[in-house]
Amino acid sequence: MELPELFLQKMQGLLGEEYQDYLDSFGQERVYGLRVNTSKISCEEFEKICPFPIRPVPWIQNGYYYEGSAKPAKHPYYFAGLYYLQEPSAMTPADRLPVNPGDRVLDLCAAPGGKSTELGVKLGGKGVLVSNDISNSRAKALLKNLELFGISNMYILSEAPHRLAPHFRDYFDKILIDAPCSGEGMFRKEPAVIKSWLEKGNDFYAKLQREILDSAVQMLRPGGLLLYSTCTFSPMEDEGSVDYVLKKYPELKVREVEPYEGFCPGMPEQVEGGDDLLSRCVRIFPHRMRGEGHFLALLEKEGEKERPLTSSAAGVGGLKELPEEFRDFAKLLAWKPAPERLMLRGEKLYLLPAEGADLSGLRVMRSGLLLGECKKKRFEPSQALAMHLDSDSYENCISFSAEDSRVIKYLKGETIEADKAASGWVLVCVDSFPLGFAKASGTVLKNKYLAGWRWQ
Ligand SMILES: C[S@@+](CC[C@H](N)C(=O)[O-])C[C@H]1O[C@@H](n2cnc3c(N)ncnc32)[C@H](O)[C@@H]1O
Repeated sequence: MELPELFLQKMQGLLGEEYQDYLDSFGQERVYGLRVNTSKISCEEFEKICPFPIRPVPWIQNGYYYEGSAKPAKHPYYFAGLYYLQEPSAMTPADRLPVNPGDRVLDLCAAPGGKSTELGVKLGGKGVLVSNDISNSRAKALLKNLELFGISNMYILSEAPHRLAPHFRDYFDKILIDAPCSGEGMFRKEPAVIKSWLEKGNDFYAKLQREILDSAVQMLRPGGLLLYSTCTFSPMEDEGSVDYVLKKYPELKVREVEPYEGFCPGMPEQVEGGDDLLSRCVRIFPHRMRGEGHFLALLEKEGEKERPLTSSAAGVGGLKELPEEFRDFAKLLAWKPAPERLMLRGEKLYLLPAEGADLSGLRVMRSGLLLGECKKKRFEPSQALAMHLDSDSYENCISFSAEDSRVIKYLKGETIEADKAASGWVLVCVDSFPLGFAKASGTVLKNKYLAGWRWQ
């Protein structure tokens, strides 16, 4: 791999004696990681059932390495949303942003959802996740991944950050900015990134990052935490962008990140007039840890810690009773959706987060959980609902073992045969983890798995 000369010069200046170790890391094989969806399965259980060898990522509780020869995206457990494939260093930002159930969380540059899926899990169904990406096509992948993980208390948006700010002033408890960047930390994993580095350069991204940070600061409540991350080594985009907000907003302070022995401190000396506390930032280098290059900074907005009660407006769905078409189906659910949290848009029925939000004029990809469609006198449950349920929360489940050939047939969209006769909407599971719905008639299970999600 040929690395640009200018980049190498900068790395030499940054790393000094360690420069050669960094260059040597290009001769080592890249590492592969997955992160367990702990809202569906504990790490302990996952370690028991995982069909290929895994080893823990030492600084991430639910992170694991797997061998490059394993095919984790070609296993039914992947389709059941039990894990997300993610490079280990990239697991760090969502892990080190302390999110608690009930928080209002914004993921501003979220697609395809590597961090949002974890933030959603940390919320445990309480509070709200607003997950945004400026790119509409990438936001579609974000929607799929959040649905696959079974997250329901969310709004998915596709907007420029400055358009969100007036809707959410001082609103969020936690914000994650996994910023667009020049990607220097990914040169080993994805050499194609070098081309865009050559075309755009660090200045282009530094300007964009500062604009995004400006909008985010307006949306962070006093007392709230903002985690800024990149996958580049460029001091201009890393400590430089953080220093920019520290100087512009004196109410922001850099906080310590939960440590790990392989983390390197931030480098204030790389930024002209850089605040000493920039050393609290974290740098991840591939010659120091088994992962690619990353940077993170945790910022706190000081001030009155009281939390505003509502967003700029609480626009909830507000039905008075369950729609007639949905009533029989709802009897099969162990939980009862509150009518005031239901929203009917055309035939589509949504369960909105308890926390309302005024999203008027914004490009909204999803509000809450799509429960299904109210057709003429009948209800058709959605794929998202299947992924949100577990086998204890729905009465009519049929589970196959992962080795049963009917599982892959089901995932391919084929009609399958059950061992026992059933009727109505059946939740098809693999080892008790839901995959999707089927319509049963006797032992025949007519396939209702979402066409766009099928096993290829
Ligand atoms: C590093 S990627 C995010 C990866 C994501 N957080 C994950 O873990 O899967 C940066 C994202 O920022 C988005 N982006 C680029 N410019 C943006 C802007 N001005 N505002 C918000 N998002 C932007 C890109 O579309 C891209 O998806």
